[in-house]
Order: sequence, then C-alpha cells, then structure tokens
Amino acid sequence: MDFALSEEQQAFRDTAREFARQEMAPHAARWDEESLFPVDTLRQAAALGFAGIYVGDDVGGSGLGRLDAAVIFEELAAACPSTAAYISIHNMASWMIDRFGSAEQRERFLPKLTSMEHFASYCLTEPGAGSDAASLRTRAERDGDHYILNGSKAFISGGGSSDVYVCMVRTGEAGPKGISCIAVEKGTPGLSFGKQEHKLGWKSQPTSAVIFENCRVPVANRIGDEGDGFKIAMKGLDGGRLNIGACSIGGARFCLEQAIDYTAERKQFGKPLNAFQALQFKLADMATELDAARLMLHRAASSLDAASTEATMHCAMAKRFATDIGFQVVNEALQLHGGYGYIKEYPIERYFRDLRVHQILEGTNEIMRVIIARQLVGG
Ligand SMILES: CC(C)(COP(=O)(O)OP(=O)(O)OC[C@H]1O[C@@H](n2cnc3c(N)ncnc32)[C@H](O)[C@@H]1OP(=O)(O)O)[C@@H](O)C(=O)NCCC(=O)NCCSC(=O)C1=CCCCC1
Repeated sequence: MDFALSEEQQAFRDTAREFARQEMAPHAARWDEESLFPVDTLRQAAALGFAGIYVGDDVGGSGLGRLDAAVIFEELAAACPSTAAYISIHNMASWMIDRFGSAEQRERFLPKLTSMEHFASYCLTEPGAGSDAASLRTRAERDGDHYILNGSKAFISGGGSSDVYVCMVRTGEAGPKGISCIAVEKGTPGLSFGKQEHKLGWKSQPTSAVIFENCRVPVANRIGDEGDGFKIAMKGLDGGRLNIGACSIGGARFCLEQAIDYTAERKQFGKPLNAFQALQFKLADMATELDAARLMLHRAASSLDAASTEATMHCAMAKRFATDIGFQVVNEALQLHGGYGYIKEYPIERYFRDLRVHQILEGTNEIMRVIIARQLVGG
C-alpha cells in the first residue's frame, strides 16, 4: 500500500492549490456576501481541466481518477468550499453522461460541459422524495419520439443558471426500477425555475426548484435505458459523496491552519494561547482526525477507481466520516478564535456555514449509515 501521491498527483495538487489561492481565496468572501455565482472563475477552473476531471479526454475531459479528483477538490475547497462543491456537482452530472450516455450524447453535451461553456445540474431530490429517493414522482410519459415531463425537483444546485439538467424521472412502475435518467436542456418549453433559495451557506452557487409543466424532451436525451435511472443516479452519487468529503477536508484544513496561526499570536494570561496544553491538545486532535478522514477518503477513492464490490460502502463511510470530522474541526477552530471566530472579519464563520450542509446533502449521514449497515448485515 502506497500512501504517497504520485508525481503527477502532486502536480495537479500544486496547480489546484495555486489556482485556489490566487483566483478563488481573494474573492470568496465577496461571492458569499453577495451570493455571486463566479462564472468567469469557474471557466478558468475548467481551462485547467477541473470541470471534467474524470470525464474522457476525447470529449475535453481530463481522463483522471477519483483519487486525483479528491486531491483537487481538497485544494479548491480550502479557498471556497461552496464554489468547489459546485464544481464537484458539475463533474458528477457530466460523468453520468460520459459513462452512461451514447456516443452521440457524449459528443453533443460533453465538450461544452468540460469547458464550462455550459453548466450542469444533478436533479434527483423532490419536495416529497429526499432520503427515499426511489419514491420520486416526476413523471415522464412517452409521446412518440418525446417524453412529456410533469413534476418538480427541489434544492437543485445551479437551478436557473445551468444549461443541462440531468434528471431522474419516473417512466414506469413505482420504486427504483421505474426510474429513468433524462438530460433536459435550458430553454426547453415547459421548463422553469422556482425562486432562489436563501441558504445558511453555499452562497456562491444558486439553488432553486426545477419545474416541469408539460415539458417536451426528445427521447434522444434519455441517458441509458428506460429503468436504469436509479442505478445511474446512485453511481453518480458514489463519486459525488467522495468529492463532498474532500471539500470538507479542504475547508477544515484551512480552518485548522488559521487556528494554529491565531493561537500562536493571541496572548491571554501573559502567554500565547498555544502555550496552554489544553489548547495544544485540541489542535492535536483536530490534525489527527483530519488525517484519518483524508486516509479513509483516499482509500474509498482507490476502491471506486478499482470498481471494488465494497466501493459504495467505502464511499458512504468516507462521506459520513469526512463531513462529520470536517464540521467538528471547523467548529473547534471557531471556538479557538473566541469571539473573533463568530464575526465576518475572520473567515472561519463562512467555512462553518458552508461545511454544515455536507452532513445533509448527497445523502444525509444517517443514510450513509443505512448503506454501510446494509452491506454489513444485509437487508
Ligand atoms: C440508499 C437508499 C436509501 C436506497 O434506497 P432503496 O432501498 O430504495 O433502494 P435499493 O434497494 O438499495 O436499490 C435499488 C436498486 O439500485 C441498486 N443500487 C443502489 N445503490 C447503488 C449504487 N451505489 N450503485 C449501483 N447500484 C445501486 C441496488 O442494487 C438495487 O438494484 P437491484 O434491485 O439489486 O437490481 C437510496 O435511496 C439513497 O441513497 N437515498 C439518499 C438519496 C440521496 O443521496 N439524495 C441526495 C440527492 S443529491 C443532493 O443532495 C445534492 C445536493 C447538492 C447538489 C448536488 C446534489
């Protein structure tokens, strides 16, 4: 087992770190404050290959693996978890087209997605179908060479701004086997968007409902066969969960570094905070748990790259652990900053708000436990 990154991986990491420090970090607070979707910066990230990290290079992707992606997302999220997470979602939706789409669909959609001339959204959740994703009700009725879609999707990242919506819809029976995956393009009559949601964090990416009212979509936009949609969605999420875990680790790493600097500078009772053993122990625990989370995440990424039969469980374990530890580390970093951690002059509160949602989305951490337990005990 080799714990070192290859020379190539160190090179992506350095490129991502430099980009994040120069092009994201100086602007992230303003994107958050003004709820700005940083389209130009996203396209700069795409020019470095970050918009199709594990998409084939024949359609403009970087042709890399999940471990490479984990390394890149950690660096991007150290500067701005919200923007890094949007790039992750775009990668997840693009990969679903790359992996399950036809040659014609790959050629039609992916060159514009890998350059981020177009943006992609992943649409599974509905107002009445969150954790129980297989109960989704958005209906796609066949009408000749089109489907007519009716229903709505909730909490969609990129809603209203994305150009391609990779949607899970019901074409058949109740349950997972009646679900298909269809790419709906912006501008299709009958497609509209709800109001922009006001969120605690993740403010540099827009979030809205996606609404279908007699929305006519060509059958040629169906990704995979009828009835394959649930499995496609779950496979997309295996990788998406790793990326979100990597975003938690990156954000938490930045906050740990801030806490180390702050406790060295801040003096109370005549000495720096870091001279108090109780606070040294806090820093030691934060660093140890973060390291454990990164190791677990990299193991899960290697497992997914190797198509291991345990990959889904490893991804669920890593998502659960990395997002819980990430939030815990940011919370401790805030505590170590005292009152300064709670005000906007310091960056910690933004990371606190951004990382909280990682424990909820792409499958709550309770659902991660369901996935792990099913592998252990069956059922
Ligand atoms: C785990 C879960 C609760 C499972 O469900 P059930 O019990 O209904 O389905 P079950 O009986 O487990 O399975 C059906 C078929 O499906 C296959 N399969 C499942 N996982 C996978 C997988 N990982 N890979 C391949 N096949 C899979 C399963 O084998 C079965 O097929 P078979 O009948 O054997 O032929 C699932 O529903 C889930 O996960 N919910 C969380 C949703 C959830 O995560 N949203 C998040 C929405 S997205 C989101 O939050 C975002 C936020 C920010 C923006 C981006 C998106």
